[in-house]
Amino acid sequence: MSKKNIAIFGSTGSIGIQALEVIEAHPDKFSVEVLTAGVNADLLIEQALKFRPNAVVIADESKYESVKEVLFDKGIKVFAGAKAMVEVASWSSIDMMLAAIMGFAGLAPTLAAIEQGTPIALANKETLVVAGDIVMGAARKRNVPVIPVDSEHSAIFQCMMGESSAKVEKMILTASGGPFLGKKTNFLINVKKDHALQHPNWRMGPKITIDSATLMNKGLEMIEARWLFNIDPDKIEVVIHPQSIIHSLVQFVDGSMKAQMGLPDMKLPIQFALGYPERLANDFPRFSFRNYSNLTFEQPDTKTFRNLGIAIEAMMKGGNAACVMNAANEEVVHAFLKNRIGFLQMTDVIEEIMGKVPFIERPTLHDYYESDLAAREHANNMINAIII
Ligand SMILES: NC(=O)C1=CN([C@@H]2O[C@H](COP(=O)(O)OP(=O)(O)OC[C@H]3O[C@@H](n4cnc5c(N)ncnc54)[C@H](OP(=O)(O)O)[C@@H]3O)[C@@H](O)[C@H]2O)C=CC1
Ligand SMILES: CC(=O)[C@@H](O)[C@H](O)COP(=O)(O)O
Ligand SMILES: [Mn+2]
Repeated sequence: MSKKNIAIFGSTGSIGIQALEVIEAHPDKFSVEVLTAGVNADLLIEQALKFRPNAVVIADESKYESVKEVLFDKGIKVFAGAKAMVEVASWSSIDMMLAAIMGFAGLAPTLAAIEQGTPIALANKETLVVAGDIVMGAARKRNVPVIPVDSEHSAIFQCMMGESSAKVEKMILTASGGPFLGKKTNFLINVKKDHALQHPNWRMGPKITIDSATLMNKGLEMIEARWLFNIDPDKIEVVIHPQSIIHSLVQFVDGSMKAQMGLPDMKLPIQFALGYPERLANDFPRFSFRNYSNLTFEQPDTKTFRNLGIAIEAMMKGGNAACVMNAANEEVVHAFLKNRIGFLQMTDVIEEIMGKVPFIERPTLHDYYESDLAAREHANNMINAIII
């Protein structure tokens, strides 16, 4: 494999930081072309001084001068703002983009990179939840590889190597169940953010950690799988597997099943995606059956964790439904993290918003942007009216 010049969009987040660890461990395989952050100028500067990218971009324009002051002398180009993020994403000097921005904000740069023909290592699942038809359509049209980083999708991608999608009976996504597995509504009503942020198996950014606790994450992942693997929604299932050792499975038409497993460590799927098609060696801790005598499985409780049901409905409905759901979810999670609404109120707001934004069966990219905006506005009106 010749050396790949990587752009990490969202380098200051949980995925971005771990990706830089992977890159640091393979200096012969990877170099860094671009790093980007939302607001965290200090960490962006620290990363840039260490990895010496060609350019950095910070979304928050008020941080531009402070970043430029340090990096300009070092020959590192500095840009700021959402528009610059998209422009830099289109650079032909990038061999692969790691899409690791959180949320809807990741859509535009990822789409720009695809339009340019740049292979994508995709962590930012919201991109496919919002506009999976357009994003994967663009990737297919230009023959651009989209290699999943999300652990379940990386597992399915690996199970599908050497297989034909025509021979798939179902894809089964595993879910840990989050910190509240087995809990009922009377418990969840009093749940606070600090508890919800304690994921049993994975250390991740705050938004996805809350999504895991509400099971919205698994709903988003079903929709992500639907587009990524171009599979009929009826063929996607979820099973609760609290140990997060089996990362997902594929069942084929002969009843045979393939599973991909390993310790829960995101550096594995990150390295797999960045290195693809080469499988690189590493010295990460190995799984041992001696430490796991029980791998267990159960059905998700969609009566208590209603977000999963809402997401399945949105996936089945199609059109702009998942885009609306995603926008409402991003707003309620943000509000929950600010202690402005309760745990179960997140679901109440999402459910209400699903009926508030007009349904569009075949949305354009512009329609997705408008639907996102409208859903956020409705969600914030509802959130502002809630007193906890
Ligand atoms: N963390 C994990 O283990 C996993 C994450 N994912 C997915 O990967 C994505 C990233 O997750 P994670 O790393 O946990 O998230 P984090 O919140 O830890 O990091 C998000 C990154 O995006 C940047 N960012 C946030 N908002 C904007 C914006 N408006 N414009 C530009 N940049 C922005 C942040 O910058 P700043 O730091 O400056 O705020 C940060 O670099 C999500 O879509 C998530 O669902 C999928 C599987 C596992
Ligand atoms: C690491 C990863 O891929 C996360 O999306 C993880 O799957 C979250 O855990 P849950 O299974 O609890 O949603
Ligand atoms: Mn996942």
